[in-house]
Amino acid sequence: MTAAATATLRAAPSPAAAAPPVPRRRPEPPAVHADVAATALLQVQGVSLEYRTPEHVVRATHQVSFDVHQAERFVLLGPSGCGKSTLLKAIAGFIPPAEGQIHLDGRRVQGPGPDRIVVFQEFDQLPPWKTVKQNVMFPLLASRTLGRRDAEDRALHWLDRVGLSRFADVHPHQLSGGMKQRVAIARALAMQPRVLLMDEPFAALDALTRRRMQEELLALWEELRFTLLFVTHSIEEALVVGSRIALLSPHPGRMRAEINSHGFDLASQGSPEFQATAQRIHHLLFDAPPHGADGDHPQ
Ligand SMILES: Nc1ncnc2c1ncn2[C@@H]1O[C@H](COP(=O)(O)OP(=O)(O)OP(=O)(O)O)[C@@H](O)[C@H]1O
Repeated sequence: MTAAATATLRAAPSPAAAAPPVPRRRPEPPAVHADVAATALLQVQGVSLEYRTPEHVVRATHQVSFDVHQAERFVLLGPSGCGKSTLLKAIAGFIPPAEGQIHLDGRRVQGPGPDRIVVFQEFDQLPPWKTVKQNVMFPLLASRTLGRRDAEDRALHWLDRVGLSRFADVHPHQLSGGMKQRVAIARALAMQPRVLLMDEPFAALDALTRRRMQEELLALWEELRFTLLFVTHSIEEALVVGSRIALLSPHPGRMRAEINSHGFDLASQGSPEFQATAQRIHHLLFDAPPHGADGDHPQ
């Protein structure tokens, strides 16, 4: 049976039933105790998110639910405007749900915290007046996670991990776009968050750099097994980066399906299985009948 034939498409998330019988191309996360595995690290339950303007209420997502388990690479995939970034911001604690709840480690998310760090798409997310090292140290100091000496040690450690030791004392404008993103990733991982949130982090990079960054992210994950929540509107990127993908319908975003994708990596991109699964996702995203709900309504 091909990987495409076994890639699981289903409407209701159920991690226990998530593993399709495809040959593993990447080793899976180490086995965890059943009690730990049973409780999701991150639980998003019936979450509707809205923006209120003086004239309108814009519903960005409608009753979205999913679970993310420890060491998963979970991808939110959907067309532009389906509410992916808004969901990520709600998980980060920047936007309170209009309906539903978000729990991390069993505790309700009620605001931002150092257990959730976001890497954005923008290259200007690094304050330009700080050196690379100071940028990585900044959240460690601001959150009082570490004192200055330990923060510096940790920053240098993480810059080494992303291959930027030599650039510790330069300023962001002296780096390429891909290097800036590596600094942002080092800064995020240095905080040792429970979940790393990435909002289209490679979308502004050229194709080659984007591919290299995907490779580097996966290599870091192989080594560290952090939990990743990754937003993209690229089907190919979702299949390469994710071990599980949540498909969101167009505006307002609703859960359309969940897909297991841990059988794929960068090397499988040209394969018939990869192409067939990408095609299937495309049909699910764009050919399904509209649900009839208008996302915006007058105040
Ligand atoms: N600050 C805001 N005020 C009002 N509406 C907003 C605001 N931010 C986003 N929206 C609306 O909420 C919906 C979801 O936006 P969001 O940015 O989360 O989508 P997305 O899936 O991340 O899109 P993209 O892939 O283009 O980034 C869209 O209809 C958008 O217009």
